Amino acid sequence: MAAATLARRIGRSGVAVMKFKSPPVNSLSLEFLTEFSISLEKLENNRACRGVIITSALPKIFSSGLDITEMCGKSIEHYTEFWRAVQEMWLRLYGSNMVTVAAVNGSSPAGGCLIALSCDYRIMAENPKFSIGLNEAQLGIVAPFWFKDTFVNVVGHRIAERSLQLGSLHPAPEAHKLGLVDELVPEEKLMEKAAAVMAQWLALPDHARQLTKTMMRKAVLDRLVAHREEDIKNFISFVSKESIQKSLRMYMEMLKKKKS
Ligand SMILES: CC/C=C\C/C=C\C/C=C\CC/C=C/CC(=O)SCCNC(=O)CCNC(=O)[C@H](O)C(C)(C)COP(=O)(O)OP(=O)(O)OC[C@H]1O[C@@H](n2cnc3c(N)ncnc32)[C@H](O)[C@@H]1OP(=O)(O)O
Repeated sequence: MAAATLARRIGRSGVAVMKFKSPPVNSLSLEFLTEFSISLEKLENNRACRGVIITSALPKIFSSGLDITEMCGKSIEHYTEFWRAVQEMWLRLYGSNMVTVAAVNGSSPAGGCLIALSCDYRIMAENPKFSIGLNEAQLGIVAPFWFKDTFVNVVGHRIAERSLQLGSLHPAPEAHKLGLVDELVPEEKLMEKAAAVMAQWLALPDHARQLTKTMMRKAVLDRLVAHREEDIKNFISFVSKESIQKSLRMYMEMLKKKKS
């Protein structure tokens, strides 16, 4: 697969490092999401692999979230395939038996934030220029219930409610204060710290940790599994509205104008 290059390496410690490398901003296209899910599935089925550290190979960006062009002016069939791939990625990552650590080495809006939130632990580079959050409301769209559930499970209801309604992107220090990320470290220490956290989590017997993780996450995962087709229909009807298409186009134009 050409666009979403994901490097994987499983060390002797049983830890894989997955680096997002889809320039310019690691946006989550259908191709990227498909490759990400396949990579996760392969690691999950590899008995030598007990944990995965997810980070970015690009400077300053962890992931810019869902590829907005996948949601603009496409067919119903395309929206269906795209949204199923988003769901699949989240079901695999949030439901993973492996220890998952996000080493957030750049900005991480919306779908990028979802990836970090779906991990067991988040370490972020302590650069106040990097921000993270579910900013969907700023684009005139609504974070789906399972994005919201994942967020609530990390930061609690009140912080999630305010942050979601405002579509806030929190600079790293604020994200840490809110509990959206667990730790801040200097960027050059990020991978070292991620490896140390991973070793700490892997020191426990896998079966006890895995059953506990399942107990904590099952209700939220089951909710999407039970309503998967309905969620796809909701996405299609939402994203097909002319008003939503207009908001997305204006947002893309704003991103382009920002450069000039
Ligand atoms: C009641 C409700 C009922 C039902 C609801 C059901 C369903 C819900 C429906 C919809 C939910 C959909 C959920 C969506 C979640 C998402 O993830 S949406 C994506 C949100 N992402 C963003 O807002 C990030 C936007 N990008 C940026 O802020 C910056 O680009 C970033 C800080 C990441 C990097 O900045 P910088 O380094 O300066 O780079 P540029 O801004 O210059 O960008 C470089 C080029 O990349 C293009 N680009 C950036 N982000 C995206 C993206 N997410 N998708 C596609 N393309 C992107 C940008 O336009 C530049 O392109 P150019 O070089 O100009 O061609």
